[in-house]
This record gives sequence, structure tokens and C-alpha cells, in this order.
Amino acid sequence: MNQSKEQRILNYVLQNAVRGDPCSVIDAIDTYCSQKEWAMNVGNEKGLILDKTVEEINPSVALELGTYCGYSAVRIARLLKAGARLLTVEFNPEFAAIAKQMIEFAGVQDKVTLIEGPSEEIIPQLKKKYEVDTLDFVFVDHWKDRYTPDTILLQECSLLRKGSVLLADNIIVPGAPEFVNYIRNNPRFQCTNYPSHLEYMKVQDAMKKACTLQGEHIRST
Ligand SMILES: Nc1ncnc2c1ncn2[C@@H]1O[C@H](/C=C/CNC(=O)c2cc([N+](=O)[O-])cc(O)c2O)[C@@H](O)[C@H]1O
Ligand SMILES: [Mg+2]
Repeated sequence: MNQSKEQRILNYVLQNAVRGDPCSVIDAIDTYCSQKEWAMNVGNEKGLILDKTVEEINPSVALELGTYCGYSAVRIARLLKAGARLLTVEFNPEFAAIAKQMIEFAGVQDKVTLIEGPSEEIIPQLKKKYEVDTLDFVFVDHWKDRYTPDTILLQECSLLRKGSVLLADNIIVPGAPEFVNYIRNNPRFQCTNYPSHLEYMKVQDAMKKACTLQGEHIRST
């Protein structure tokens, strides 16, 4: 059975990057996906926006929705301070297996917990099963119609505190119009737009940062 594109990306990394060097893994994926086969990694231009956001927050606990091949998990994890951790959620077993190998090859496995399953199931487990109190940073990059329901779910599970930051990819392409509408009109969030380009393409895209202005009040019902 011929290999998947994701397997070919991993093979290229294993043959061309340096084990234990996350930057070489990131560069190898960007080289392959810009020269050989396009893939939906956040890429280097939007990746720099991701880097700056992570460095600004310096999160102790970060969550990523949509691991895919692990490109942004490696990007985020390489910037985390000692003792900080990234939980990344992926429901496609094949992609999860690729990402696991990518994360291990990059040498960031001690900072990354890859959780296989749908975000809607995993988010409610984060506090009890994954010992999360609140999340400092969330990178949202999974199916675009899940951005809004999962942002609501994060709030319902009291995982966002005052100052928690969400960064959402693909605001323009493929686009997440429902999410933009939801977050822009929600007084609980302060938003910032970051115009950029779609990974490996000369197409406009953007990222949106949403800072939580107040934590989840325990509903007084
Ligand atoms: N509820 C869920 N729970 C867990 N994992 C889930 C999930 N929903 C999706 N996923 C996983 O997240 C990734 C999907 C990303 C969608 N991005 C995209 O569709 C995308 C498309 C383009 N594009 O077409 O140009 C560009 C981009 O940067 C993109 O991120 C896949 O690995 C998928 O298996
Ligand atoms: Mg994306």
C-alpha cells in the first residue's frame, strides 16, 4: 500500500533533520512542504506569530487542538521553560502515530503529552485525568467548525482563567467565520488580528489572538 503524504513528510524529516534538534525538524518540514507536497502545517510565517505569542505568555500549561504531523507541537514545545508542558489533541490515529514519532525525533517528548481522541471528549477530561488547573495558552488549529464549540467547552469546563490566551489559525483560509463572529462579540475576550499568509502559499490568511478578560464564574444557579 503506497505511503501517505504524512508518512512521506516524516520520512523526509528522519532523513534530513538532526535528531534532538527541533529547529532542524521544523525547517525540514517547511522545506518538504514548500518544495514537494503542500500540507496544512502552520508554516514558518504564521509560525513566527505563534512563536512570539508563546514567548510573550511563557505558558506553564499549553493546549493544542489538532496535532496533525506535530509541526506546531514541536514549534511550541521547543520554546517552553523547564517543567512547562504542552497537551496536544489529535483524533486521527494515523496522524497521531506520525506526530508521536516527529515529537520524539525532535527531542521534545518530555514536554509534550499527545492525547489521541476527539477534542470534545478530551477537553472535559483535562482537569481530572490530565491534572490541569487552568490553561495559560491554547493553539486552535483543528477542523474549523470545532473552533467555536470547543472555545465554549473550554469555558464551561472552567479551563480558562483571566489572562488565558487563545490563538486561532486560518481565520481567512479556510476561514472560521462562526468563530470570528462568536469571539468578536464576546465581552469576555479581547481580540487581536494578525494578518499573514497561508502556509507555503501567496494567499492571504490571518491568525486571531483572544485574551480572556475574566475567568469562568461559577454559575450561581
Ligand atoms: N475535534 C477534533 N479532535 C481532535 N483532532 C481533530 C479534531 N478535528 C480535527 N482534528 C485533527 O486536526 C487536524 C485538522 C486540521 C484542520 N485544518 C485545516 O483544515 C487547515 C486547512 C488549510 N487549508 O486548506 O489551506 C490550512 C490550514 O492551516 C489548516 O489548519 C487533523 O489532524 C485532524 O485529524
Ligand atoms: Mg491551520
